[in-house]
Amino acid sequence: MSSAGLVSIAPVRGDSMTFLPPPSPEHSQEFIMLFVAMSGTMVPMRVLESDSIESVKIQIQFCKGIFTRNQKLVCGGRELARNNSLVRDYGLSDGNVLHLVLRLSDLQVINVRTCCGKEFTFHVERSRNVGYVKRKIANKKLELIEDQEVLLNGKPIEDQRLINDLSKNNADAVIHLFVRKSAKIRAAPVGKNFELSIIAPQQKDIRECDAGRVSGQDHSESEHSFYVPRKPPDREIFLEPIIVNPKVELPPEIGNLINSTVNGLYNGNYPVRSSEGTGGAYFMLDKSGTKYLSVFKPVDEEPMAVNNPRGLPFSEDGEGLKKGTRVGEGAIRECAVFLLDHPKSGRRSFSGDIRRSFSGDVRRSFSGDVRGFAGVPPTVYVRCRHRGFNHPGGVSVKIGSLQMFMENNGSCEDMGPSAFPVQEVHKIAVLDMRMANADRHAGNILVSKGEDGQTVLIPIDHGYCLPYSFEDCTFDWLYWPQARQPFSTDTIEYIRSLDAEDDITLLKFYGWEMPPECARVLRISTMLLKKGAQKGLTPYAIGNMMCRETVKKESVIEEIVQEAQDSVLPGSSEAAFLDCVSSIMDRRLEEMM
Ligand SMILES: Nc1ncnc2c1ncn2[C@@H]1O[C@H](COP(=O)(O)OP(=O)(O)OP(=O)(O)O)[C@@H](O)[C@H]1O
Repeated sequence: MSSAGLVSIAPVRGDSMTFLPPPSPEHSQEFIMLFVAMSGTMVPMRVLESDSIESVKIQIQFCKGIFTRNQKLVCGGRELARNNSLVRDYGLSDGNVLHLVLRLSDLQVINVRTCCGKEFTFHVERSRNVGYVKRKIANKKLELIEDQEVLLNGKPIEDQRLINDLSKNNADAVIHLFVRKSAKIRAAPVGKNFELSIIAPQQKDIRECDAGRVSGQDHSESEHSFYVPRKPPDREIFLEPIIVNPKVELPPEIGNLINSTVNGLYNGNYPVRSSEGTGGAYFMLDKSGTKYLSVFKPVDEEPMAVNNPRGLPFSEDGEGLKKGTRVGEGAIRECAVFLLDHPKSGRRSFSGDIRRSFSGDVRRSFSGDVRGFAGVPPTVYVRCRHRGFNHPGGVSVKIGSLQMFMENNGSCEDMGPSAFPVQEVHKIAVLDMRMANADRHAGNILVSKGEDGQTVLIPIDHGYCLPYSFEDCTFDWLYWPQARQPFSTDTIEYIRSLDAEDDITLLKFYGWEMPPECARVLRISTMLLKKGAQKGLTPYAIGNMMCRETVKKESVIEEIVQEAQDSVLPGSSEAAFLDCVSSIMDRRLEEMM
């Protein structure tokens, strides 16, 4: 039974909360006391073992005002990711500490539409103020004069007001920006975003606007000297790709990404640490300091790694936040998933050349598109030194993944799934099933607009892909209606072209010899995807076989693996084991049909 009314958070000394009802006699046996660790405080909380994780989060929302979707709870090194599972399913007991990690984006997306029909989106850190937004608009050559007036609910807002304050307490508010003489801007919150419409009353203004009457001066210096004091350039900065195999050539897009990120660092722009997420993630700026170029995630700042900046405890046994993952292996997986996201036009570096290249001197580089079928942002393994990262023990070189920053209008978490095109959902589904992704929540899919105005989904955060076991596979898209639609012919064709053996060889060529357990997971997930698609199953039907319904109940794919393990003789080859998996899988699929 889940009962929000029976869960409570009690105040710590000095805390304003005063809610800790005595346990009713009929439940007194079942009550346990947990402690919620957040922002340096420890808040006691009484829960029933039969409470769901969702109801625990609801109580935290009730007492602390933090929405459930912005909460991530970690206990004993494991994320309590399944909201419908019970406190007892996760084995929580009296005195356990729940680490509460907030999932709040630092970036506010602002959509601007001008009278000239120009449209653009920009990201503003929530800690910025209204004056900064005005300057950003002026910088975009919107020809808006500096003396704009901003009204919120009819009252003027000063330039010093923070974006965070405006978006936090005024979810239904409409902000009007009046630009003297020429244009009027309306800003309406749309989900987590603001949409600004700029309305110019006279044709004259439109002409002036198009002609570029007030051309965009570079305000970046003044913005920064005013809002974020520039720190002196650090001479000991560097960033370079880690290339294990000298035969690998980086594609120009990745080379450019590294170069421009280096320029941004050399120009004195400090990495901006994201306050969202469980690990350390840094937004890297361009030379002007006004545009995000890439996201750097160092391995030593991953959840439960030694320098994790979120206060998550160090993992004693090396297991990551998700079952079947290891601390410090996230960055290599981020890169591997990008490499294995083969373009539709042909497999990435897949040809007989790869094998020849091991013995001969054929140099492999990316052939064709850098963007794959699922659109994983270009990602590369790098080493980077900068004092702006978390260095409790002194500044040192960090290894991690560097991923292209993708412009977006928020994530799938901010909107209902009905607007997502079927094909966009299917491309993510194919990627996640292949990679046995243990962390596909809606917040890890960014939403953007393509050139044709169509919604495009961008998968990010692949540090928990290619795990050692299937135990924690989770796919949020499973519950979206698009997952119950059949794959298109194109997608079936793409799935048919997949080959786990070639994928393993490709990763090896790029320098990552997968642990045998992870290679086995990739082989089995690819096998299931191919067999399922061939039989005409939907992403839902296949994905459902890979996910546990509750923490305790094994998924179909786990049962298949277990049955195969019980069937083969000890010492059998991997090929014999996979043959056995294949026939059990065929039987299970037949039963399903
Ligand atoms: N390629 C990208 N383009 C734009 N924004 C990104 C990109 N990668 C990550 N972000 C943003 O950076 C923040 C942190 O990233 P991310 O979620 O990958 O970190 P994490 O610590 O692994 O998080 P989680 O706890 O969800 O696993 C998020 O706000 C995310 O939206």
